[in-house]
Amino acid sequence: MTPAARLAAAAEILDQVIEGTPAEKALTGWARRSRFAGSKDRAAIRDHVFDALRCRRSFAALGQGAAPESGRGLMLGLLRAAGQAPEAMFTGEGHAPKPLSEAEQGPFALPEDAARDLDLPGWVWPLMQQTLGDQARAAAEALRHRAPVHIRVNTARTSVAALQALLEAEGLKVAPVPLVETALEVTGGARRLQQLQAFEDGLFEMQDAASQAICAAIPLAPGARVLDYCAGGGGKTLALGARGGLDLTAHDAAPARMKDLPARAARAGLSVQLASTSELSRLGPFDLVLCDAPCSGSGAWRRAPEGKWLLTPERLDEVRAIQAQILDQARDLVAPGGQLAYATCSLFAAENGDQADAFLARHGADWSEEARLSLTPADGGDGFFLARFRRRAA
Ligand SMILES: C[S@@+](CC[C@H](N)C(=O)[O-])C[C@H]1O[C@@H](n2cnc3c(N)ncnc32)[C@H](O)[C@@H]1O
Repeated sequence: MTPAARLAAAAEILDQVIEGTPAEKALTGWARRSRFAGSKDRAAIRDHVFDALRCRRSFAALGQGAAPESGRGLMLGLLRAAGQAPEAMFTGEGHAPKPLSEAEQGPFALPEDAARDLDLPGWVWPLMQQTLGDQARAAAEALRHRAPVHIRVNTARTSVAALQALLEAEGLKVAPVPLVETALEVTGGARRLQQLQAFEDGLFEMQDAASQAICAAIPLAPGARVLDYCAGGGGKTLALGARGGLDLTAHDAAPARMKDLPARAARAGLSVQLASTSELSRLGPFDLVLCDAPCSGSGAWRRAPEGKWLLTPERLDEVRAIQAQILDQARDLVAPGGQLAYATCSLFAAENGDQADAFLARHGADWSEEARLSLTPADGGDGFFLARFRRRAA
């Protein structure tokens, strides 16, 4: 496919996303209908679609001014944002998008609008400013760009230096990540990562550096009984387990979300017990209960940019209520003297510090807070929050 044909395909897919189809579904549907497209075409089209979702407001403004949002307008905006004249691609020749109409030629006179320029919904920008203060702009700007590819070195099986050398020998470009010592950033050849024998051999897992840093900030004694209460795919269960010598249990309110965990644990050489909600009180108490709670996902919006536009104030209130409920349920499973770790990948105080303060206000007689950690995308990984509480010994 020509670069112009790829733009036309991305515009078609974005039209479906604007109408409400999830981006992954729209991309898969397009690939099924378009067998002529090779893997490089599909990757380039996917990049266009996700770039447009990260920069949806500014691209729309640059591409079409006040006209109703369209995939075509977003692709015009993408080119203009990169300093390219769209006329060179929008030629109508072959499978290229048709030439620009008079109305599309602009220039568009646009009033200053920080939320639009930072590609955030209008109601979210003040929330981010309130939480992050003078770091808000850098965090919002980071969310407009692609996330780095991070892997977690399975230090139970290899060292960071040995894995780096092995990946470089395979032709990948790899560098350490200052945020956490178990992470490597892959800047070249990342698409091959999961086909490597080293992946099959459990020498590394795909995991954002901030997610690893959150796990690294939880101290655990050898032999500790650990419950990952909101385990999902088990990224944090495995990161904790890599320290070795822990007794690991994973739970999720939606058990199907843990379906890949047994295979991932086997690859990493770990044993993880999967537990249903009704089994937990019998299996407990635990020395650590980690609640990596459902949240707005705002710290990970560069990875999952659709979330930026789907979040509403009502949905935020709903997840806050779920977070408080999870903390109140999980605390009963912690042994006297044990820890409760509350984590989100949110950038909002309402889900982070406010939630931790409210927990202490409800239960401070039995719990003390030992640590808080806040990371934003400007720190190099996703935005993450951790509050670590300790239950008073009986
Ligand atoms: C942020 S994700 C977890 C990601 C996972 N820890 C990881 O590192 O890959 C949150 C998880 O919480 C689960 N969840 C939602 N409500 C829950 C509840 N009331 N109790 C336990 N888990 C819940 C969701 O199904 C989801 O898998």
